[in-house]
Amino acid sequence: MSIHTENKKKVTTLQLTKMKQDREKISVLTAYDFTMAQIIDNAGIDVILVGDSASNTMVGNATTLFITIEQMIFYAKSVVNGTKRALVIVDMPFGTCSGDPMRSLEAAIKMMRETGADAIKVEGGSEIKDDVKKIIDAGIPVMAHLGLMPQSINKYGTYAIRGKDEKEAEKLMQDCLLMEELGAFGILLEKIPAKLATEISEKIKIPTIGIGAGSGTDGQVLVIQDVMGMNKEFSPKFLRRYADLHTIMTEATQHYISDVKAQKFPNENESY
Ligand SMILES: Nc1nc(=O)c2c([nH]1)NC[C@@H]1CN(c3ccc(C(=O)N[C@@H](CCC(=O)O)C(=O)O)cc3)CN21
Ligand SMILES: CC(C)C(=O)C(=O)O
Ligand SMILES: [Mg+2]
Repeated sequence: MSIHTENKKKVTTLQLTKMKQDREKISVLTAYDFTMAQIIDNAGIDVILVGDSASNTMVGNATTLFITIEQMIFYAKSVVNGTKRALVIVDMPFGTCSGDPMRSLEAAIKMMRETGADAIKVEGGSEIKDDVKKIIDAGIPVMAHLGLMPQSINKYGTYAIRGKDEKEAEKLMQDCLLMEELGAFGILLEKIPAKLATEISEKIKIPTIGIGAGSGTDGQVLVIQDVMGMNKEFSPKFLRRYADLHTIMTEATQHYISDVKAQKFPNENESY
């Protein structure tokens, strides 16, 4: 039985590990605002990720690099306000966890204190091991984000699949083992071969959450606007659209416009 049918208590990081042990897959979606968080929390999502993809989906930037910690705090607080059951994880934005452990810890504390989120997520492996250790030692749960790391787009130049050659695959495996050793509660694996993601998931005890990493991870994550079919531009192979809100919202908008123009809205019942 899934957790949400048993009770409405908050999902914890420990429960995610239990779900892995029980082979219950973990469902994750992003959200950036109160209303959307309320909808997916009520629907029973296990984890809500306040992704720095807000830079793309909420602001219209080309990459995630533009979003600041203050802006992430604004989105995260909105999501926390709309969430009763799901575990809320917030992305630490570009430059806030990058090899200066004291600064990283301060940023992580600020994020937790000013949002009420349950955990943070950081992109990187061995390069940021001291930062991750410092943050975890302060009592802040950390999810590691490995594989395709969008904050490093300027280093790689493409959003192509990662971990394809043996050297990259080996470094990825070592980074996962290191993050587990440091005490991370989970690992997000983005756009890597399904076989490698499965191997990693079988080798570590903490849960893996995949995006474009096949079905062998312990959970799946997608961006809410992508899942709901709100944006037409983003169509990677790994994406499945579960609704066509773009069409629904376009038609509703056009219907509203025509009613206003034709003076069909408001009617008498809608007036005082
Ligand atoms: N709307 C949205 N959805 C996401 O999943 C997402 C964001 N934004 N922004 C932040 C990161 C960036 N992510 C990405 C970006 C590109 C691809 C990708 O596969 N792009 C191309 C291929 C590019 C290449 O091979 O060089 C594609 O096939 O669409 C995947 C994940 C995932 N994240
Ligand atoms: C794509 C997911 C994994 C993410 O990190 C984000 O939404 O920012
Ligand atoms: Mg992110």
